[in-house]
Amino acid sequence: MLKLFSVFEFALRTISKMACPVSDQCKGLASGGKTYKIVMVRHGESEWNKQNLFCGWYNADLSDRGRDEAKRAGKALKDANYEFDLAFTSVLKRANETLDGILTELGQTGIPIRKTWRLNERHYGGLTGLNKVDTVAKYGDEQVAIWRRSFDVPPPPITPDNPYYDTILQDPIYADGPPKEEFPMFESLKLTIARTLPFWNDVVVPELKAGKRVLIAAHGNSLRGIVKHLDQMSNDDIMKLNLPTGIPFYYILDENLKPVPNESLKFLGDPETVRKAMEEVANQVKAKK
Ligand SMILES: O=C(O)[C@@H](COP(=O)(O)O)OP(=O)(O)O
Repeated sequence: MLKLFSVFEFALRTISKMACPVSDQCKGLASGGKTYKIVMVRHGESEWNKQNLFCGWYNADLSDRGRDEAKRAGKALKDANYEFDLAFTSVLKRANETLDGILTELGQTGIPIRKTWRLNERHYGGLTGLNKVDTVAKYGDEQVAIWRRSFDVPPPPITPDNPYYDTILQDPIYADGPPKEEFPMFESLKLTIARTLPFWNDVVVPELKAGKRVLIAAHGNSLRGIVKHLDQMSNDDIMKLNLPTGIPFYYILDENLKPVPNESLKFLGDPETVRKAMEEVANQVKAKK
């Protein structure tokens, strides 16, 4: 039976690590070795987040609140004097528009941007387009918690009778990949990590090592995959992590690309706001009273 976890306890543990929000003022890097900083952000609220629908590879727009969150993320980065040399994002417009909003606010829209399906949200398979609360009513909390947060149990596959099957499969945003024969019909977090990590290792890491200041705007689950990898989180621990929309976080990595102690998953936001935003994501499956 799935062990119920305390989202609040986990959020508090994460927030308690948020001691140093301003890049250049971080202490504790006195190890002498080379360090690399990277900033990541989950896109702002999408229209489908707002309607509480499983979205995955469907190309939903940002909501007004999502656009506002992007602006606020840009402002937080600007206030902390962040500058970037390049940015990576998925091929989905909710992440692309968030990145644009951030860079506009920063006055850095001219930097190179690379889009890749490898940073996409995990493919939510047959759940795509279903309301999260209705899905709990139909299948129960435990099953939906497994589908949303387990490491290796995928959702059921998307089938041609799903109203979004053709829309997704024929979307021109996938013209450059994945190849048709590898096009996913569902993804667990494990499968998501399997296609995200090669991009991290082969493309992002060399840029970091070349001294580039990198920003990634992506999704709840593609970023959970990167966080799991960087923090070497167990399959159980990653289940407890709900990334909030539109709140940037950073890592400082040592020369072996391991997080410097106390410099992982640091949010640029006040702890209470971050805690509430994480709680909101966790509670998407609960009916509003
Ligand atoms: O696909 C989706 O519904 C959400 C994540 O949903 P949960 O895994 O949090 O249910 O992805 P995002 O909004 O980050 O693109």
